[in-house]
Amino acid sequence: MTLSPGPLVEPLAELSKEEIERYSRHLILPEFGLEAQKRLKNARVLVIGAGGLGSPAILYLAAAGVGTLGIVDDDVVDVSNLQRQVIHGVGNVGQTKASSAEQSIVDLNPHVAVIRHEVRLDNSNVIEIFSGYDLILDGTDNFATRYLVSDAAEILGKPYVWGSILRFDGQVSVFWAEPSVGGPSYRDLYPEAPPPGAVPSCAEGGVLGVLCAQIGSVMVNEAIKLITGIGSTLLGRVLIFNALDMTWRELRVRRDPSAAPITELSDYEAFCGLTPNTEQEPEELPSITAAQLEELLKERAAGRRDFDLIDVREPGEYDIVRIEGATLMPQNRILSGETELDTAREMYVHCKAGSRSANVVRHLREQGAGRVYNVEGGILQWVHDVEPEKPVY
Ligand SMILES: Nc1ncnc2c1ncn2[C@@H]1O[C@H](COP(=O)(O)OP(=O)(O)OP(=O)(O)O)[C@@H](O)[C@H]1O
Repeated sequence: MTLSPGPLVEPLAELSKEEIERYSRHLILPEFGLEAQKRLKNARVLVIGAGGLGSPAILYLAAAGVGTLGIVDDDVVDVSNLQRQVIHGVGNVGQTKASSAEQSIVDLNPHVAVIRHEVRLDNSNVIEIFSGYDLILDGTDNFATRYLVSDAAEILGKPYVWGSILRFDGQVSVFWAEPSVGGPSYRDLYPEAPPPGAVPSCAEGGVLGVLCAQIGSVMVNEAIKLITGIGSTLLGRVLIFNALDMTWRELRVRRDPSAAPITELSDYEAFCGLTPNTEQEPEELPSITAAQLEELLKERAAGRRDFDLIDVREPGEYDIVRIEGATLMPQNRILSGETELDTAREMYVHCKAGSRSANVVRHLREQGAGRVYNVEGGILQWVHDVEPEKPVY
């Protein structure tokens, strides 16, 4: 593997007087100088995801003077994003993330040309979008997109920087599966996608906001080195960060010599186990709506009904918002058998959005419970339909 494959971008651009003053702290770095800054100005960098990782990454790429920044994101800014997606502000809630990010870039550095791709990156557009850029940064939050990015970058022979965060942990690396470079791809690190639901999203598992800055800034550090050719990159190495212990570990990752080169895109939803099996009958899970639950709770309060309402979320979630009269019993304790329930009772089970409670209902029915029901849409639906004055998360 060529660990220092040389600068990605030629120093063709010229800097104006204003740009020389703006970037002067870069220019006086002996390893950097005017030439590296001109390479940055001539660079076209694509960031996928203007979310947790994309936010600091885009800000630092723009501040550093990357000439053209593409942003792919099909989402809009939500108030729960502001805890970590620092490129967006209160006034941007409801706006597309790509246009909100563009506003911040223009404010920070008007020398950057911004290209918005307000689409879901998928098989139909990935090759065309990637073709317009020298380097890609993947700051997305799902496995199907990560394998798509990896394969498209390999097909086009392009390098990319990948980062991922969850709770207090982060990972970051550089992939470049171009034969003349010989670097690994994401598939060399993770040949198989985890089973659906095995790795929670940040929305399910939480994330320390500042972790985005720690991993996102390393991603930009790598991008700058790849573009300019200075230093040595994370190609062939993965950094694994833990924010609680404040440790950075390093893993080696090599190209699997027996791996067939990727020459075409495939079905990433299916690869990640996300496509429903159309051969199977759709599962009929006994369920009730939030409005039905409201009626049942009234009946129970009037003494006309006797049942248990079980909240299978985690204690931290229960502290944020709860349905009066629900008993907290986290999913994992029920599934592991640590919490035993009386399967003869009538039970209604809810979680945040309905998927953990569905697991518990299935489990209890397998254990012989005949009167156990899922509350569709979980507490999010309950707040929406029944108690809109309560907070959601
Ligand atoms: N295939 C894709 N095409 C376009 N954008 C994508 C794709 N996959 C993920 N993203 C974007 O990547 C970003 C990832 O950011 P992040 O992990 O912080 O998630 P989030 O969805 O904003 O937050 P939360 O899950 O907490 O609501 C999101 O803005 C999401 O829209």
